This record gives sequence, C-alpha cells and structure tokens, in this order.
Amino acid sequence: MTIDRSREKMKKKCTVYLTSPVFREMAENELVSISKKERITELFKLLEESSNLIESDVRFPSGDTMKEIAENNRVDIIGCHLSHTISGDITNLPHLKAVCTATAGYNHIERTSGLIVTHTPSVLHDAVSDFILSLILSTLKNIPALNSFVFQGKWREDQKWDIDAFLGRSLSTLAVGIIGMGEIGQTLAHKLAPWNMKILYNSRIRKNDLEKKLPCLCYCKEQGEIFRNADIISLNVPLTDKTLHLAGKDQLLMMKRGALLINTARGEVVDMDALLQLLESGDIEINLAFDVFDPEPLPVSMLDRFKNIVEKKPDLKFIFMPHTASADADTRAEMVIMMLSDILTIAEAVNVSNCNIGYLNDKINLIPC
Ligand SMILES: NC(=O)C1=CN([C@@H]2O[C@H](COP(=O)(O)OP(=O)(O)OC[C@H]3O[C@@H](n4cnc5c(N)ncnc54)[C@H](O)[C@@H]3O)[C@@H](O)[C@H]2O)C=CC1
Ligand SMILES: O=CC(=O)O
Repeated sequence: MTIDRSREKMKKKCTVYLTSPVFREMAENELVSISKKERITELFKLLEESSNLIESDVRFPSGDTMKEIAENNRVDIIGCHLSHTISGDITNLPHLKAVCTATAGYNHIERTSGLIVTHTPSVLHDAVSDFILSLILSTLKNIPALNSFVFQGKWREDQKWDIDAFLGRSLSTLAVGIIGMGEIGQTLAHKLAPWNMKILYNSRIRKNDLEKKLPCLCYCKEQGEIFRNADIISLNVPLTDKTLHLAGKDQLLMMKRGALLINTARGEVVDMDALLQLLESGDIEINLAFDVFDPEPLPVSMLDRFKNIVEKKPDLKFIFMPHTASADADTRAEMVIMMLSDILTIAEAVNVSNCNIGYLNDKINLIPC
C-alpha cells in the first residue's frame, strides 16, 4: 500500500508537452498496421499515467507559442518533429530536461549543455535508402517525364517504339558516390552492391569492416574525388557546421556533365544559390533529385528558376519531392513509437530521481555526441 501511494505521488511530477496532435492521431491512421496503432495507444496511456501530458491542438505551433507553453507549465520533456524548431529560448528553460524528436535528423533543436536530446535512428534507413534507389532509377530511366509525356497525349503514331527512342542510361556502368556512410549510406551501399556499380564513399570515419563485406566500395579521403568522379552522388550527412554547403560552388563545378546529385539529407547541405547560378549560367549541367531544400518548402520564386533552366535545357532532369523520403506509414508510426518510448523512459526517471542522464544512457536513443 505504501509503495502504491508513493507511486501515485510520483505520477504528477513530470510534465510532457507534445507539439503536435498528429502523434496521437497516428493511432487512428488507416495506413498504419494494427500492432503499431495498438503500441501508440498503449504508450499514450502509460504517458498519461506517469506525466501531466499537454498536447498541442495545432500541427505547427509557433516558436513563441511553444516557449510560452513550456515556460508557463514548467515542462520537463518536449516531444516534437522537424517542423517544430526548438530554439535556445526554449532549450535554455531551467526546468526543461529533454527534447525528443520523432525524426532521425536533429538540427531543428538548439543544443544546450545538460539537455537530453533523443531522435529515431535505425527505423528509417530502409525507407530512405529505398527512396534514394527509386530516385536513381527514376532519373536514369526518365520515368516522371515519360509518364507525363504519355498522359499528356503526346505519344502519337509517328513515335512508335524505335531503337533510338527515349533512351536512358544503364546502371552497371556508373560510379555512385555516397557522402556520409552512416545508417542510410550503409544501407544504400548494401542495396546498390548487387547492381555491379562502383561505389565511392567518404565519411567522417573510414568503414574498414564494411569495405571487407562490400568489395565494390572505394574509400575517398577527399570529398572532391567523389565530386569529380562519380556519376551519381548521394548526400547522406547530418546538417552540422561542417556539412553546411558541403556541396558548394567549388564542388558543384567539379561534377561531371550529366551527373546526378541526390539530396535527401538537409537542404542546407547544398548551396542552393550557387547551384541555381551555376545552372543558369551553364557552368554546370547536372541532374538533380532532391527531397530537401533550403528553404523548405521550396519557394515559388526558386521553383520558377529551376523550371526556366529545364525549359532551356530539356535534357536535364530535376526530380523534386516534398521531403517524403521516410514517408511510409509504418516507418513514420515506428518513429512516433520510438519518440514516445524515450519520453516515457525519461518521464519515469524524472519522477524517481529528477532525471539522471548516466542512468538513462543506454535506455534511450540519444543523438550522437
Ligand atoms: N529526407 C528525409 O526524410 C530524411 C533525412 N534524413 C537526413 O539524413 C541524415 C543522415 O541520416 P543517417 O544516415 O540516419 O545518419 P547517421 O548519423 O547514421 O549517418 C551520418 C553519417 O555522416 C557522417 N558525417 C558526419 N559529418 C560528416 C562530414 N562532415 N563529412 C563526411 N561524413 C560526415 C557520419 O560520420 C555518419 O557516418 C540525417 O541526419 C537527416 O538529416 C534522415 C532521415 C530521413
Ligand atoms: O528528415 C527526416 C528525418 O527523420 O530526419
């Protein structure tokens, strides 16, 4: 009885703020599998039992609103995703102990010493690497443009099957470059290996074990080697001060004519102004497959400039997606589950011991140091 009463008292210690109503709504989403819906419902129940739970009723609260709610309610833990920028104004609040994001990337959270930050590794590398493969195939085989061509009724009698009609490129002759050999980069390399493509890569740390498993891998000490030699370059680094504009003017100028640049990392990894200027001036002629942009969503003024470029050079292929690389229903549900599980673990620790990070270390998905 005594133990039960003390547990009752502990329940109300921790305050959790979820910045979107969609986390809970995922349990009702008909595309999500039943087991994952049930797990989300169960986690919400547990969270309600162990914390004062505040949930935003709007999808995208402003920074000021999030700060006001976090401050006025002495919030301990925030659960968010990448459209909720958690600035220093919020992360410096003295009572805030943790920010948990339902995303792999965490550049939307300003770091503060002592603040726990968790994210969702190891649940979306499959979805994102599949997506990158589909971008490679779609571009090399010109699928979006040829699909529009047929649907617009342009496939006429004089354009029957012919030997030189609608030519794309075959994969096995090409060299792929992967910059950032982490979870997504490695999964992509494993999936590309059976296609007999040469894979050049660069990462902060050389992956000797991976090289033994995949003899087609070739480590490049300098990223310039990749920009100069690869036919397809996939950017898979996190956004940091070292990767900001990693694909800048100098690197873009190194790229082969007709090469493909894929960005599913973060828009800011590519210098978009330099890219547009070089494409407009004709100094580079490269294809693009982008899922992320700087800024995001891509402004109409920038989109118009890209449209003008392809109008003048119809051989160039630009495939632009609205940041959907991980957008499989079950993958997104798993991201929510991982975030809620981390919040619950931290909430229980806050209730017991006001949050001891040493004790939590291997129980939650902390971002890399
Ligand atoms: N478009 C989308 O929907 C998604 C985008 N992402 C983005 O992709 C990024 C990568 O994701 P993961 O592979 O899961 O991350 P990860 O942390 O497993 O891998 C990143 C790799 O990049 C390397 N790296 C870091 N700085 C570098 C530098 N300056 N030069 C070379 N290599 C460097 C790291 O050592 C690591 O091997 C995320 O940080 C996120 O921004 C992730 C998931 C979905
Ligand atoms: O961009 C998405 C993420 O999970 O990071």
